[in-house]
Amino acid sequence: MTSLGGRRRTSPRCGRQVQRQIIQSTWSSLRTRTHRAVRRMGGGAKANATAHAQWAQSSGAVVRQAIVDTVKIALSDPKVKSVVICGQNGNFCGGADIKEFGGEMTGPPLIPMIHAIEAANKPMVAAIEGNALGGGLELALGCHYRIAHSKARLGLPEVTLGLLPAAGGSQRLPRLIGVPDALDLITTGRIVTAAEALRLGIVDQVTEHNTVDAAVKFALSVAGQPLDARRISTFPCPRPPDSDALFEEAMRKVRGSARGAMAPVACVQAVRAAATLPYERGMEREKELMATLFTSGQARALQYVFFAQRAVGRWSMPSGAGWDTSKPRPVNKAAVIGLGTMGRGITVALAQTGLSVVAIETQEKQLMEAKQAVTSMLERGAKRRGAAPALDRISYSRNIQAVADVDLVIEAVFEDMALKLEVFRQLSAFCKPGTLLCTNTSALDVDELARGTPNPELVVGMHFFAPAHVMKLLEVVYGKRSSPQAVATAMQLGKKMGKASVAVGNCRGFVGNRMLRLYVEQAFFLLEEGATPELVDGALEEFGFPMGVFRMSDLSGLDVGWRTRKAAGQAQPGEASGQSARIRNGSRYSPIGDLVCEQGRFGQKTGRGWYQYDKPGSRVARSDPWLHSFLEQYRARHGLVARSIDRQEVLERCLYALVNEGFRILEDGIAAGPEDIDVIYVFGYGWPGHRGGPMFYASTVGLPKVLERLEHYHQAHPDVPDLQPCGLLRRLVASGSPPVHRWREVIKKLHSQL
Ligand SMILES: CCCCCCCCCCCCC[C@H](O)CC(=O)SCCNC(=O)CCNC(=O)[C@H](O)C(C)(C)COP(=O)(O)OP(=O)(O)OC[C@H]1O[C@@H](n2cnc3c(N)ncnc32)[C@H](O)[C@@H]1OP(=O)(O)O
Repeated sequence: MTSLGGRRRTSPRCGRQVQRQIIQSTWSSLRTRTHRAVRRMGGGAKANATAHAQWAQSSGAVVRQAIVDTVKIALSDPKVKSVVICGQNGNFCGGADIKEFGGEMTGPPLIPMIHAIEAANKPMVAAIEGNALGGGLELALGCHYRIAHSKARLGLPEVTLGLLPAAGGSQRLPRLIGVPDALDLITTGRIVTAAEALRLGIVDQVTEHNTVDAAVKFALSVAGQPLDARRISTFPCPRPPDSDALFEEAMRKVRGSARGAMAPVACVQAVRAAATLPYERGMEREKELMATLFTSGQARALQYVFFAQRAVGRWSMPSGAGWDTSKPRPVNKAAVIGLGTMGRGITVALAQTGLSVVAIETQEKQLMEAKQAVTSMLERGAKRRGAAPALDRISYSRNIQAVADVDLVIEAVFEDMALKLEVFRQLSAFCKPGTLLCTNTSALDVDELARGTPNPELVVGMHFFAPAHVMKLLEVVYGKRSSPQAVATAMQLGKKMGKASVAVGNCRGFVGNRMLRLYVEQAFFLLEEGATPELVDGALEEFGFPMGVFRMSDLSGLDVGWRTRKAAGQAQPGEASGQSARIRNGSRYSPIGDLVCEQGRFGQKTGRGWYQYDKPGSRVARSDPWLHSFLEQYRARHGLVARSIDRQEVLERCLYALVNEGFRILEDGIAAGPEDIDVIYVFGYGWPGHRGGPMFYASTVGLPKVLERLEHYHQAHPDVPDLQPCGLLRRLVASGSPPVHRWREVIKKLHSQL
């Protein structure tokens, strides 16, 4: 008996041997061992060499080579009856190394490798632990059998990277599980649990025990059996009778949800090829479609977002403290104060993360309403996930003293500084020493709140986005005195909650809302100059936003911004129609939003806003003649002559103003790098991922062009100082417009000179 696997296996029952190729798919940490093992193989490997290999980072080619070599040896060794392919350290394989895509691809190509596995005349069994994603799942689909651990996660997330499963995934999956389910998985990139994979027919068996042992046992049991019926590429693709309608519906859905994104469309086309063409021709189509995506700007943007999401986890503060030097405190129990919309969502998100939560609301009626709402949110979520609702993790109280034993509090009361200060004063009195005090504010000054407590180092902002249990973004706002440990704790909690958590400095609006103000302001100015909400929204939606600025503010409520402007002293009663209506602090101001609010038009909830709705709460926006004549009267009153505005101007004015503020934020050190801003915009503000976030987008437009357009618009509107190009933008252009991943160097240099 010879063994090619690291750990030799023999079946106690039959004593036949199973060959195991270990694909080590955990990323960087095990690379050294990988290389050593591979060198061993390369150096005249004997049949009993261990074949560790890593399929990720820069060694994708190395792993493919190792698989090809080892499979060849296994298939030619008569003593080997079956082969089990597994990963190492609890992971099967996360897919192709995305970084390899940027350069010259070397090593054996994936598709022939998978074909050779499928064509093997010995049973090939995939033992799936951890992740089998993308190319990893495609490899498993090339095997004749798949055994998964109950905690395994499987999926084809290529679409989220602007690609499609192009190692046969788009052709094999529909043949295996049918067109509707394959379309769902491939066009959304949704990852499924082992239980769902079993139900869908992706895997043959799920085990609670050692997956490799289970796979070995299984492989021995099927050794010698015919394999013809196990080769997925030979299956006819089950074609539903109404397949034309099905594909049209799928196309309509992807076009509607990811405006302008190419990959979801290509995914539908590839699955359609699986359903209508013989396998070989389907593979040609898959390749053709992939070739278009592979070099596209959209794929580059989405892959940038993937790495940016990971980069923001390596946060730092201006003091130099950061993720690598700050140890988070353990958080097992948390309290939420204030159970309005945000507080309820935060309570649900915390409970779903597995924490014990004390939910506090001082009024009995509100507390009971909140309890009911939280319960039904948890039940709905649990139903969707097929899990039990985490109801018993939450206790409800009217008494703020219930915070006594919690590790962290998230205050989510009304946006009013005096009220928040009072809550923080009480929290400081009742919490045990060391409890972290977090405020869920979207705009208030975290430093001012911290100053009102005896331990300002324990205060941080946790800016959630509504609905807090759904939205993926969390801004963790550090104040001047927040300790790195407090920031580390909030960041770690955010990560546990599944949020893209970004550490940012304290300033008005933090990062997201500070930039948004400029975008909305330009949209108002455009209305004054002759645009309509329909024109502005049309341009932004064509760009890829799910909703334009006016439809979005109708959804979130026009009164929210109005309240903020009033609090900032910008929108005084009666002022909107007065003489100085269009000037604030010497700069141009548009009171249009204030005037619309004065009419009681708060958007969808009142049935009227920038658009009209059939009834309050209805979602379908229709053009409103009242609004158009209001705009005409407004212009006439202020002596403004409407001019023709095109979509290009709408995009340049709204987006470049926002980007310019992003540069100011980098210059001020409020965000550490462009990735932080881009993650905030993609995950919190609907910026289309295939455009990579505002800062990445600016780099693709070209910084000199952005600078030139800002200069142009600033000249045309000298009363809008925000359009003046930021110094950092000028500096980047002067230093040759380096690619976005090198901006941090320029920013660092800039800060070191200040
Ligand atoms: C003219 C042109 C012709 C074109 C024709 C070309 C044809 C080419 C044929 C190609 C065939 C296609 C093959 C296949 O279909 C394509 C793919 O497989 S694409 C990849 C699909 N996989 C994924 O999307 C999974 C991505 N990864 C994850 O979801 C997660 O990382 C994980 C696997 C679930 C693990 O999560 P965590 O444990 O939380 O760890 P991290 O996420 O923090 O990751 C750790 C570390 O690893 C890096 N990393 C992760 N995945 C990849 C990857 N696929 N490639 C490269 N690097 C990866 C990640 O960035 C982290 O590193 P750090 O950033 O911290 O340095």
